[in-house]
Amino acid sequence: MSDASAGDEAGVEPTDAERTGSDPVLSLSNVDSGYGEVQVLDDLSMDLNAGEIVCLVGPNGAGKSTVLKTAFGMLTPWEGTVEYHGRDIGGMAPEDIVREGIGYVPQTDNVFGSLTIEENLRMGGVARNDDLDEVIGRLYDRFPIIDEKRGAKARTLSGGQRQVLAFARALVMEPDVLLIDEPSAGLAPNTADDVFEDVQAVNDMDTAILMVEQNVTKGLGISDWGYVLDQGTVRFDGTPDTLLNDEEVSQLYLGG
Ligand SMILES: Nc1ncnc2c1ncn2[C@@H]1O[C@H](COP(=O)(O)OP(=O)(O)OP(=O)(O)O)[C@@H](O)[C@H]1O
Repeated sequence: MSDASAGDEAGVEPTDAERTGSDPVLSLSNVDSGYGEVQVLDDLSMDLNAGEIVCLVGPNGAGKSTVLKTAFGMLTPWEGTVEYHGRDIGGMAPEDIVREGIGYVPQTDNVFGSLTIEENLRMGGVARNDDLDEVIGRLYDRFPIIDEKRGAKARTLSGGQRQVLAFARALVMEPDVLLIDEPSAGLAPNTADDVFEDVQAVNDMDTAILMVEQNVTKGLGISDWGYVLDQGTVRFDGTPDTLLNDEEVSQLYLGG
């Protein structure tokens, strides 16, 4: 585990030999970002490597969701870079970022309740001009729960089913990176377990995942690497086991 707070200005380089892969698909380097005049991210650096699930954890207000919004172009970095496959995409419009290959599943309002499942998926593919039926067919095969209900209004789905639809909607563009904000928020424990399995199923479709999660044990439990954020910057990063077993990290940031 690297203690980023004690590290050098370069932030969190993937120096730990335990990290799987070394091919970053998404890198934030020394990023400052925020809302209006309010700075939230402060010299934040992190990587998502090909094939990984990476989990961002930390206290309320640490800036976790702000990382995803900055990576997805909803906020323009004030300083630093956001690179996708080595190309600077900082501040690019979200609709262009989607075309580049990054999807985003926000925490709330992530499906259109008044549209059917099928319509939600077709909306997710408006920027595609080929193979839409084939791609949606593959998603129905992968997630039978939405296949069974394709003509139903999305508002009739349970919380867990909605989350699956939100993932599938983002996957219509076949992203190689998916940003997911608190997939288990508001779900009963059993349902949350199912949703974490679905996150792994998405990852199995060759999609690297950068996920924010309040449920630290479960979020880190399915992840390859974790970053602990506080006050807009990375305090620690490491393997999930290392973070969960570190007394200081656990006491200070992970609720003991
Ligand atoms: N749209 C906004 N306008 C102004 N400030 C905002 C906005 N959204 C978030 N903030 C502020 O930015 C800071 C970081 O918020 P963010 O949602 O990124 O934190 P978080 O780590 O995801 O926290 P939580 O776990 O509570 O969602 C907080 O102080 C929050 O009040």
